[in-house]
Amino acid sequence: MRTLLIAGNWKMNAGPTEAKELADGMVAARQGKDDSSDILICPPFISIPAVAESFSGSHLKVGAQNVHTEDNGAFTGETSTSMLNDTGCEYVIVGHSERREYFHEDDALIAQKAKKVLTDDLKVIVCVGEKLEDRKSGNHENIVRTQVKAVLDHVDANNADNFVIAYEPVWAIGTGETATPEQAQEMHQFIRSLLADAWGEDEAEKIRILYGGSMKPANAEELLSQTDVDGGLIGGASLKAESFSDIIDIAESI
Ligand SMILES: O=C(CO)COP(=O)(O)O
Repeated sequence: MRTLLIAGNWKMNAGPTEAKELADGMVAARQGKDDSSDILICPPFISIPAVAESFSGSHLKVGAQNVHTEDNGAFTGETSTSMLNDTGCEYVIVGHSERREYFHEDDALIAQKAKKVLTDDLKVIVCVGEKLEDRKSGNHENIVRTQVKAVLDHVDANNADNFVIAYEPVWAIGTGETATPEQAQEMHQFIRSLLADAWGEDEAEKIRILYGGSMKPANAEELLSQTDVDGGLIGGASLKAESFSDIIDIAESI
């Protein structure tokens, strides 16, 4: 049985002051609840310490939205895994579609980042997902296969415990449009089959595959109750303590 992971990706929202308030609200909302799911928030880099402070002593965890592949040096504007470890981060998202699209990150770089995260004892959430035209032309599985395999070629099976995949169809991100539960289950099952091909059935069964793309309290139950949907990577709805907490309640009830 896989432990569900309910993760918030705040993207470029909430500087330290706002982040602290929002994180305090989440801690208050989960106080006294015996959550069995893992709960994670990934704020902008600059707000990670504020959120970590707010979460200390609670069961909520903090992560990052991106990372560089080097330890330190002349890489203006970048942040390394050792810096993230220093702030108490436990997870790092890599390969989000916004980074692929706006920052021209390709599969090779994303694989390098994933490898670096795992080497430095952090957990990685690798994002994959097709664009609308790929879905419409029926090419969605080919796109996702290429994205997943690019990373698996560089990561060993013994990292399975620290490895998470997030399936985020690009056409469902921030659009209010969600994959149907059937579309999500079909793709998650396909991704698990790719993991099984690379690492064997036993390891593949352990790996959490999150769904992301307009997940909110109103649709979380039907998505999270799919066999191969092991949590959510939530954008907009993670920017309100109440709606994020409502999604956690739904996860806990499944
Ligand atoms: O991109 C996402 C999470 O990484 C999803 O964002 P939304 O939940 O706002 O659609």
